[in-house]
Amino acid sequence: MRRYSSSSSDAATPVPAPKHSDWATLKTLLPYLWTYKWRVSLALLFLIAAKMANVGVPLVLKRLVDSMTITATHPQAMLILPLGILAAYGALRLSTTLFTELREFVFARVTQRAVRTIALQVFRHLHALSLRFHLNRQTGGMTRDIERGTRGISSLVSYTLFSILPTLVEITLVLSYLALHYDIWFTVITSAALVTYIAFTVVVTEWRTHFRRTMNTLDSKANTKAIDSLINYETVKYFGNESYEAKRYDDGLMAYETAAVKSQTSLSILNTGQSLIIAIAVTLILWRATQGVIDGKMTLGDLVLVNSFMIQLYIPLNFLGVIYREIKQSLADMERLFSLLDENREIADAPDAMPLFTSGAQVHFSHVDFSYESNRQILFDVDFTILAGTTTAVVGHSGSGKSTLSRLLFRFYDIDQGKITIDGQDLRSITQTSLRQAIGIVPQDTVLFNDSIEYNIAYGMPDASKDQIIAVAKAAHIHDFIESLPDGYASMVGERGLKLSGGEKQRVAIARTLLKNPALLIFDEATSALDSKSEQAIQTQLKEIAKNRTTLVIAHRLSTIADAEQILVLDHGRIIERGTHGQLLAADGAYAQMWARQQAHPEEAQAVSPPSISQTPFVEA
Ligand SMILES: Nc1ncnc2c1ncn2[C@@H]1O[C@H](COP(=O)(O)OP(=O)(O)OP(=O)(O)O)[C@@H](O)[C@H]1O
Repeated sequence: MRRYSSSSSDAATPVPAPKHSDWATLKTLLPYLWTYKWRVSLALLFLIAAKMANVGVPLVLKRLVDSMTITATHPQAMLILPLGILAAYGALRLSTTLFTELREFVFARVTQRAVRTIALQVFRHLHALSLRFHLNRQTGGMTRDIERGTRGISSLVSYTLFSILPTLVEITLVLSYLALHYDIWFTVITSAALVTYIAFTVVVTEWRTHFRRTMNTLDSKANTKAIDSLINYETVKYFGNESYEAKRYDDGLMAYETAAVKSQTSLSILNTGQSLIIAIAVTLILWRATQGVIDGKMTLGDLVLVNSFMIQLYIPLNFLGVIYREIKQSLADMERLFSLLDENREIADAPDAMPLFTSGAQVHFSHVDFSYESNRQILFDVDFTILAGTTTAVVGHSGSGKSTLSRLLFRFYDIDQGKITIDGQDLRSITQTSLRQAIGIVPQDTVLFNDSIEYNIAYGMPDASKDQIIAVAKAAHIHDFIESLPDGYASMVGERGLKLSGGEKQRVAIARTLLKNPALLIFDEATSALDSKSEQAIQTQLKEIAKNRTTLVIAHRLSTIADAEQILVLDHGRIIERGTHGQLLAADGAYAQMWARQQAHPEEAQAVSPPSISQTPFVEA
């Protein structure tokens, strides 16, 4: 008896609740950052320390100016250099940078770990999603979403933590200092200017975003047109449409030009407005400070201090527009990433799912009804048993539902009615991992990973030894071909295995299934891509593999399944005939007609299924 282990990886990925607002997106992110509480707290301490040092610089400058003023009014003290103040000035300047760098150093791991955890969680979740989701998805767009979303996390963290938060800390420190030490007007002017500045920046940036978005869209459009036109180079020439193409391209460029000018103008409005607010605030502050000096309430040092505060405060605010836009963009990108995690799994393990125990893998379909879409039923009351260690072949016209049977056995979809069991265990009550470990398939269309042939064969058993890989490659009649390649087993197969012929790919698929050594085998027209000589050889091999193993064979060429223990004839999702080859011929029904037709026109049929040969280098798990 074999026991197939189940994986706990599925259960390890909690799916967050659906979210819509920016705040909800942020709330989803925070727990990932908070995993490293100590690092986050330390980074915040460094952040505050850096800002205190920064705010300390104008304070020391004030001391320096005041000491100079006193020296000037007392000429006899002129030779004394305020060394302590100078040293403090230098130390504070250095501390600002030092604490900022320490903050980045401490926080880098927090951001990177959050990015890694989320990326891995999304990846696992994608693998946990149903085949239906993957058939509907647009891979290009989805990978862009993941890429942008993870990048959004880094940007958001760095902009908020390294830009917005420090500025807020600085604003608080400066306002507190002004309120405690000076006339209330300084606090009022600074606060009013800050509020106006931030409100103005946010409003104008919102307005500008529209132009930038238009610009980006038009840029992509113009680009698409240009590329499409160049790809269709020959067609353009056939029709002599170069000028027409240039005009179409220029239309796109012209719209882009207009949007780009608007975007630039709006940027100038933003910059000018910001400068105006700063200029007014600084002038008002200076006016109050000068008045204070004249009234004898403030020293020259105080005047330098408030002026430095203002200038220092507004430097980071200069980038507020860009930062605001980036943060909005990052939140939008992250929302798309997190929404992938919201995707319903559709096929989930039952909470009390057990690993599959197989003792021969007897398969039973019990009155199964199934539809991919609710408005179109594919299988109707399908009921059959594949006795352990026997071969059942399914034949029928294209689209009758043959491959659907194998998808249901893998539990890529749940059935609408009835039950599917393996050795008496309902597929819905066992873990998907253990179920899929028990089944091996040689599919109709083999797709390979863009890696070496060795990697692709070893995929059936990732810790297989080289000898085991060579043994199954020989059994699948592909060893000699691999050896004839300049790079042998290390040869790369190309994207989706496109550097190999259809037959070679299928043989790699057979080899890796041999390595997997499953209890239940499915051949879905497994030799359809082979020429008749290779097919003969492989059929013989497949038959040997299938011997004493529960096997489901989907076939077009009936001659390849004539000796199956059971043949099912499927028609529009219903089993219309069943029996052995001999019984079905004797019944003189649909099967007998198909057989007669294929005997008369063998070229019409495609291949599949097992015949027989001696030794199988099957790898024991
Ligand atoms: N993911 C899907 N969503 C909706 N309909 C589907 C999906 N997959 C298959 N079908 C439909 O289900 C029917 C049965 O498909 P299936 O692949 O089982 O046929 P088949 O008998 O294996 O055909 P062939 O011999 O051509 O491979 C077909 O009409 C097909 O269009």
